[in-house]
Amino acid sequence: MVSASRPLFHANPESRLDCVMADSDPHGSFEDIRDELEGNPMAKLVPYALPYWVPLSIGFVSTMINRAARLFPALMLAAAIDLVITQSGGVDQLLAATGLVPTEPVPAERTGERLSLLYYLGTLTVAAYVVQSITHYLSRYFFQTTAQRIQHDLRLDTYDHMQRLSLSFFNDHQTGGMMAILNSDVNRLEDFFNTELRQITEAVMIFGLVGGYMLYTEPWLGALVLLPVPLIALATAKFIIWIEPKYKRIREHVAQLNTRLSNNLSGAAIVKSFDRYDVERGRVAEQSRGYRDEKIGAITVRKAFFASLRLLVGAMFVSILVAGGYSVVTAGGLTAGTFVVYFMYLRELDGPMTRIGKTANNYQKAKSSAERVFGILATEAAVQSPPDAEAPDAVEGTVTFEDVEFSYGADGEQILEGVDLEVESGETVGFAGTSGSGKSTLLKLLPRFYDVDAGADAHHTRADGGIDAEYGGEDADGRDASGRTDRDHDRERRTNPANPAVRIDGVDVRDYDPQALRDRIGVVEQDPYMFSGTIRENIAYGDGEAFRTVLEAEDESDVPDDVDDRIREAAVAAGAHRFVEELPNGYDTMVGERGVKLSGGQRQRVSIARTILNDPDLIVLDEATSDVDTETEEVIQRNLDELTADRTAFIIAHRLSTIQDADRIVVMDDGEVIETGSHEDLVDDGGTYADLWDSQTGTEADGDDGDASQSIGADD
Ligand SMILES: Nc1ncnc2c1ncn2[C@@H]1O[C@H](COP(=O)(O)OP(=O)(O)OP(=O)(O)O)[C@@H](O)[C@H]1O
Repeated sequence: MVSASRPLFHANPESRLDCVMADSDPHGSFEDIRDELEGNPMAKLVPYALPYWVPLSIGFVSTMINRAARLFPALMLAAAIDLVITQSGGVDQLLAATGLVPTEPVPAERTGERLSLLYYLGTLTVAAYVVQSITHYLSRYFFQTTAQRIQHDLRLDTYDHMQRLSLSFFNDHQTGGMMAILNSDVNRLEDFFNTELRQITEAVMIFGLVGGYMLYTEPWLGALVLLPVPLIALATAKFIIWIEPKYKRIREHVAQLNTRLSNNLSGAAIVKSFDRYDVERGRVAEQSRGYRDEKIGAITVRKAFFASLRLLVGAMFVSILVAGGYSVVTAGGLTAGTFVVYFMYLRELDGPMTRIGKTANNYQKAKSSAERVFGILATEAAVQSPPDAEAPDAVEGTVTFEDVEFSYGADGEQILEGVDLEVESGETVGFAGTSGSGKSTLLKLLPRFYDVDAGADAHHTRADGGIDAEYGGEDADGRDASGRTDRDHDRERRTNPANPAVRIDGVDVRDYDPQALRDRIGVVEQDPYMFSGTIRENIAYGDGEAFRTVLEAEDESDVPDDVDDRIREAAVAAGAHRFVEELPNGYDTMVGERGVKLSGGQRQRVSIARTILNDPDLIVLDEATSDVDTETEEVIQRNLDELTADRTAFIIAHRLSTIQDADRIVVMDDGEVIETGSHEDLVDDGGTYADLWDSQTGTEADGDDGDASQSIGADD
């Protein structure tokens, strides 16, 4: 398995920055990801909700009952006013229709009967409150717990999909932005299920029941009260149109701010050593200011919207007061009790009406979160596994680079310019050359971190339009204009020497399943990534089973002896055991975030141990021992000789003594191989390698094997 880390290879920061600035998403706004989506992203939540249809249905039904029970006590009050207290005449028409209460008031002198009716109404009211309380619990419980479950599923799916995307995706997007998607965006969707769905159900119920009640009891008054509802809908629609671009911008500012903060906090040591507090404060202030200004703009619009809703509610109150009062006074259809119910129900309408704005607002926010979350889920990995992928348990290790051309991104600068190289199984090949000449890039193509640029008839490059882009379309049988199928093209591509390809055991790496391939290739890089955890865990990471065993162990004594022995053997072979044993907690030492508590050389040795544990068939060491002292390198070298003896190995090194004994040394310059041969031959040839050797050893390039081990960094 490839040692898990990011960035997986170091790169020349300047040209990388140029590339990133030119054709990617420097601020992490994820515009490109939104483009991946078709249709309303909120609809894509449905499949996540479907498995929970039972609890969600209970949530919906109990919310509806809850709202009905909430409106009931007002009717009891109306009955009490009309039948018991004022005996003003007929009871509320709706109540009369239900048959729950008598239709005529109890005469004033029958005090006992009046009180019995009052107690009866009181009992019904208590029952309504009991129902209200139970359904309140059920509604909240089922909506909230289901929202948590959906959130968990969604986060896990998004994370899993994200971690399987190609390296180019991680290069082009900021970690802060990706974290925001997995955290705040997923949480916002949870909140939508938790709060908004319930609120919408409540609003529909309240409007339906109250509207129905009003139209039933006094149609003209009901119509008057309900008249503003379309106005509210119109205002809400306007509001959504207004607020949408603002929320997009706010989100972009949050992503920029997150990225800036996470960059600065991760780079705290650099900020301190260069005393760049003021500059960094300025940059944070600039991002924060942008966020503040956009947010203030959005608040202004939002508050104006809510204020206009208040006006409408006020207008409704006044119309009930005047028109309803008129109806009571002129003995129209309204009783005193119903008049009171109108007011009480108006208060019930008040909440959902002002909520409509908030719901629209939150819907908008949830929609833009859904765009990003489902945009990620719709993003395809640039490196794909073909349908009939090869997934061998082991590879022999013959490697061929055929006319390999490569650029990062569709419009990127050409990094590799036709590299041809044949490597035999078991051969150790050293790579030397100027910094930025493409050594790491070339070897990144082996485990398919990236795929070679496609040739004229190839169809694997996705950057330029997907699998079938070059075929110009197919018929229903999957045949193109010349009658050939995908498989025909594949076969042709595999066997056509004119196409650029990297082959392992004669098979184009694009025909392997990337994961199976990576499992057979061990990569150790100059600045290996350490996970926050113990040294034992970091070494065990190299072997899936050992890693799981170590993670499951409660403490050190729980790790089975055979697993622990293998970890220690790997550490001995990597020259790490001695320093680990000297640490106060030995293999249980916590390495800190990204391994900050270890030196660069110690991290490299732990990383080598991790790869040794994996026992790969092919090994790539990319400046893997550049940070260790010469003595330690000799120890590692002796063990590496063993490690590389029966497997194909690629070793990139600026310190030429590291690759001096390689079977063959390849010298690269500007994306091309300019020299190959053994150390002795290259020194004798007096070319670029000889010059480098000379500058490192301080000897003339006369074939005299000097000592390059002391001089590091033959860059450029
Ligand atoms: N992810 C990337 N995106 C864009 N450009 C990149 C990326 N990684 C590397 N490059 C560019 O590709 C070129 C080759 O880089 P590479 O790391 O392969 O060189 P190298 O020979 O290994 O250099 P060094 O010896 O310094 O490690 C450089 O110009 C570099 O800036």
